[in-house]
Amino acid sequence: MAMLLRKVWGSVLSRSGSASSRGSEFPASCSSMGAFEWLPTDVIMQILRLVGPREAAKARAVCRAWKLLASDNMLWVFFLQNGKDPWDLVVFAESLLRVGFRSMMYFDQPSELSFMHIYSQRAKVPGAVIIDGGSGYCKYGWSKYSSPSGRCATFLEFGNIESPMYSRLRHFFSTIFARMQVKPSSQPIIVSMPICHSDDTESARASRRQLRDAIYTVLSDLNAPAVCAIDQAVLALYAAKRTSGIVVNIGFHATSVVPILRGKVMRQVGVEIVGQGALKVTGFLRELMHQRNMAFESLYTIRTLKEKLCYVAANYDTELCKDTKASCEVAGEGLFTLSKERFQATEILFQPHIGGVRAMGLHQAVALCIDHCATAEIAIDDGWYKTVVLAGGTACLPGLPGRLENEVRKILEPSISEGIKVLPPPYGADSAWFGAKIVSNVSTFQQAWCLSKKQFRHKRWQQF
Ligand SMILES: Nc1ncnc2c1ncn2[C@@H]1O[C@H](COP(=O)(O)OP(=O)(O)OP(=O)(O)O)[C@@H](O)[C@H]1O
Repeated sequence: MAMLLRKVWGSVLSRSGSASSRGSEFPASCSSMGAFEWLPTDVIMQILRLVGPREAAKARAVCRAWKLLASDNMLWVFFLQNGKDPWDLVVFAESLLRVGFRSMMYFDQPSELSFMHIYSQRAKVPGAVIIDGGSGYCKYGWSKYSSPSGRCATFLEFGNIESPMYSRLRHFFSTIFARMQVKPSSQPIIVSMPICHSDDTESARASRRQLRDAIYTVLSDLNAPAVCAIDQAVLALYAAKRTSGIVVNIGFHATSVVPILRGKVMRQVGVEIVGQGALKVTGFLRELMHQRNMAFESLYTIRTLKEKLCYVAANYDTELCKDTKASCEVAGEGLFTLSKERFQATEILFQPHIGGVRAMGLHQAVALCIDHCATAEIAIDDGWYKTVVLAGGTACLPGLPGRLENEVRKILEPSISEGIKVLPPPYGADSAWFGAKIVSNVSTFQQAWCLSKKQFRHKRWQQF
């Protein structure tokens, strides 16, 4: 640092009239600073930037003037912008998620934030283990890493983890911890809650409570110090840097259309469930390939072809008249060429009957949900439901956001459909995992979002 200061001082001396360029706002209280007293404010700021957050924090002890400068919001914004997390995510998280999900509903404008305080709090947030246990595929990893470190096929390995069965959940969580080579007792755990039992009835509420309790009980028994369980759809919305909107999660077995206002699932408005998801699309592609006598060994081949070649047609009838041939090599199986199957397989999302499924089309479910939100009039801002965020691996299909937006507009009255925007999944199949990552790095994560082991035991004890 001494060398750096000498260098800066040298350049200051060579600046003509540098003393006069000192900001007029510089407080005149550094009487014992010697030559440093003559440093212009912008140069001191530059020094503080160069020495980094740790030294800048120490510099606050020098004198009142340096304390003022080293606490400057712009300086700490600079440090935050140069941190690991993208700045837009930091701003979103610290302005809207700091208060935690219990207070978000009543929280209006963030008060003046001290970025120095936020910086120091974020630096102290411990790493958490994130487990997004999808019904088809589980994604898990460290909150401080840039992506999930592992995935596994939940349905093959663990069966239905949405049932609150203690032994199954314990086996599931223990296996994930073993694969990550972590002790559950070493850090907070953040888990996604599936959108099952979506009604607003007493029995659905009881089932949701039962599943949440089972998750907390298992993790508490495994000695997790703090647990945070958040709805999968809410996490996907956070990944899109929003706290209100409609999340369309094309899941493994089913698709859910979930209205969310300020981080809370609006079950009283209506969550729509469509009984088909990724599995049906894969199954229908397999059927179409059988019809064309295309031979393949495993389901993995179909899944790969679906992910690499399939898309959603902007207009199904027009697409049928086009040449849509495309090929893809599947390791160990050879080269496959698909034509109309590329968009026919995915068309069941909009026209389920072509695949023999009796269900609502995706656009109908979304339009119904939007209509319910519009008539419910539960928020002053009537645009809260006009952002539709797609989630789930299947939502990565090219062409899906545009087609869905067009189809929804065709159904709704212009006054309601005006301004509707369908956004692609912000992080593909990992959207919920990334939403959890944003939450688990918020400066107030443990206090505002987690239930500690002690709090959980106390709560359970009170229930008896
Ligand atoms: N780029 C892609 N294009 C099309 N499909 C994809 C793509 N990426 C992943 N998928 C499909 O997404 C499915 C898995 O989705 P996802 O991981 O969201 O399921 P899940 O989280 O288990 O579902 P649920 O919400 O029911 O828990 C798989 O069938 C996979 O083939």
